[in-house]
Amino acid sequence: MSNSPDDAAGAPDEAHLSASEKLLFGGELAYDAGWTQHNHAWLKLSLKTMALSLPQQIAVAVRLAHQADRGALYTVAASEIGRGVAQAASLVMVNSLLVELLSEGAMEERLRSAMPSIIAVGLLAVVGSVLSSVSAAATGILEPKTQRVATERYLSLVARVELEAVEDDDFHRLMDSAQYGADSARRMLVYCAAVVTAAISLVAAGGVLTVLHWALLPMLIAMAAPRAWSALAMTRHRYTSFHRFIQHVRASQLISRLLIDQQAAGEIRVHDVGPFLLKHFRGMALTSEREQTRLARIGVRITLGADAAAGLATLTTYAALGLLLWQGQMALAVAGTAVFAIRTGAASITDLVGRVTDVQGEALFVADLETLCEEAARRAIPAGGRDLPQTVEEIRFDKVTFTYPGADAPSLCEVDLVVPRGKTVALVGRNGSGKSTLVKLLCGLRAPDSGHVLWGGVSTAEADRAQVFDRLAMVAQDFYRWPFTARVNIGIGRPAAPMDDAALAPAAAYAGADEVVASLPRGLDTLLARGYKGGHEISGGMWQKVGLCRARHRKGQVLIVDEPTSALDPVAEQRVFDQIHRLSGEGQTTVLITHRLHSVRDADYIYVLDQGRVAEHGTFADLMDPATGTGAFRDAYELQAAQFRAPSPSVPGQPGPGTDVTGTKATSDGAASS
Ligand SMILES: Nc1ncnc2c1ncn2[C@@H]1O[C@H](COP(=O)(O)OP(=O)(O)OP(=O)(O)O)[C@@H](O)[C@H]1O
Repeated sequence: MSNSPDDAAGAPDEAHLSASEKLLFGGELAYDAGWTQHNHAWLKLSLKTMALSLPQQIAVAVRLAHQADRGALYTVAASEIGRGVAQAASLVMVNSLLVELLSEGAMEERLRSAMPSIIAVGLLAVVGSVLSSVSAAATGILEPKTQRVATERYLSLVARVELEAVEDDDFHRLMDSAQYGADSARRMLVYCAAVVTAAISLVAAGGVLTVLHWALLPMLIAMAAPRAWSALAMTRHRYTSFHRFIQHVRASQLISRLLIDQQAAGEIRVHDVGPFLLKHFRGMALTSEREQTRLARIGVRITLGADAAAGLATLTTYAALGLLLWQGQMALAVAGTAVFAIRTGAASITDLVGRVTDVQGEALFVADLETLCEEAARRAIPAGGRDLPQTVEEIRFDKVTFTYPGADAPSLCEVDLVVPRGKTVALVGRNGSGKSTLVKLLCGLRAPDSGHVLWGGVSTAEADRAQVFDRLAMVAQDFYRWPFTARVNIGIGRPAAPMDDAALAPAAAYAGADEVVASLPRGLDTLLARGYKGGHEISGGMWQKVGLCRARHRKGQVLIVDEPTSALDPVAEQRVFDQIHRLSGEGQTTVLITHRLHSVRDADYIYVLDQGRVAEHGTFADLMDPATGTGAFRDAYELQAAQFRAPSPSVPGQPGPGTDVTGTKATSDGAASS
């Protein structure tokens, strides 16, 4: 058996991998998640580190509980301290009870003089039970409140962080790990209460034993130490095993899910994949079984060893007590109290070790929660800033350069661009040319490394970002499909406004979302989430209509539409573009990103991006005119138009469908898709 934590934690441990895992996953199937870092951290903790960090960890849980419900926290603390004191007093009373009972004289007389101690012991037992119930009730109140306070705290902080933090893998890992922190804080409270009781009880037993005879305290430690060690060792082994075992469980669960997966069903049958997967499922299940057998064997060895050592220590202790009695160095009553105190103390030590281990396990996650909150506060979008002018006449990019963290090359380089109020500006360019990145900077979701994004002369780096967001309505390429009703999916464009039918009707008529709603079984109240009762799935094109409708409902001064029609049929697509251009006539400022070059004919201005730079810009006429355009846009446009006109891509001599300068391909209906 290995006792080395490093060894026990095991870097990917080849010996424990099944052949199935090696074949199917190329190694162990481990999550790339934040909490997995604790596998090693916990096991590397020495007893000293555990003891030193304990007060700090308890302080975190207590602080959260204090915020949640001060009264309940004080009640738990008072009752747990009261319980410990009652146990201590009970030990003292047992001593005087035994002294009275074992003294010289008639039994009746001895009983009478012992009566106050008997009553006191009884009363203390009642007080202990009552305090235990009070503590349990107060903990029951405190637990959910603490969890809520901890959850609300981190969620509210995380919801305000910069987009850069959300897209940062390290921050993501921290979020992933910290989400368990609220649950851990809740459990930690119960464990902390148990630690307090066990500690007071232990101090009481130790104190009583020291008073009775100096040699009894070391004897107590000798008796309890093996059991405490075995509790700790077993907890560590179980923890290590859990993480080793969970890899196999996860792998076999994945296989069982695949066997009943809808998408895989056809291939499983046609290619006869079923028996192959079942064979490997069995391989992994057998590995899990072996791991559990190994753990059971370790458990037997540890328990046997600890019990033997504890038994020997007990024998020595009682022999020593007998010797002290025999030599007249200890009265019988004192020996009786000593036995009682030793038993109480031994139980307290085992309890204390178990609960401290529990606290430590949970504390790692609570510490993550704390780190996340600090990190989220540090990376929050600053509140306040410079006011934007009442009317923003233009949004201007002034020599803007931006590189994503960790990227080798900039995604935007020295970009100059103007979006005048009430105009439609189209952004076109190949895949990866920087269009979506430009929009993120325009929205203030990212800050330029150099240069400025100016809203009416105010840089987004200094502006009150809430005011920037307030003026924006956006349908991003990957706009969110909320797993809520159609009503909320539209109304969430303006979450604070009413979401009744009348409020949503004008926006619903936009882009044909009203037709989508009419086709739903419960209209606006249809749940747009598959897998739930009453949940309904709509097509990608229908979702796009809902997304456009949501942006319309927001009534932002600047509308940003990123590939708004990629999933729409030709009729719906034409309708959307017509509406976008009509909006421009109504004074709406629009930034349109699209690969459908025919749809930007009516845009007031077109910017062609290439590798993060503005390759050319101008009106449609400018860009198409060989005298003014560089040809970048014109060539792409001609290519799309030619594909549209081509009778058949297979006709010899005709240009077949291929990738053009905008990174698009012609589809059978003539529309280009990325
Ligand atoms: N979050 C990110 N982290 C790192 N690099 C990114 C990130 N998002 C985009 N990029 C990179 O920035 C460059 C520009 O990407 P962007 O999404 O802005 O292009 P695009 O013109 O919108 O492309 P598409 O037409 O395919 O939507 C690409 O090289 C892309 O790989």
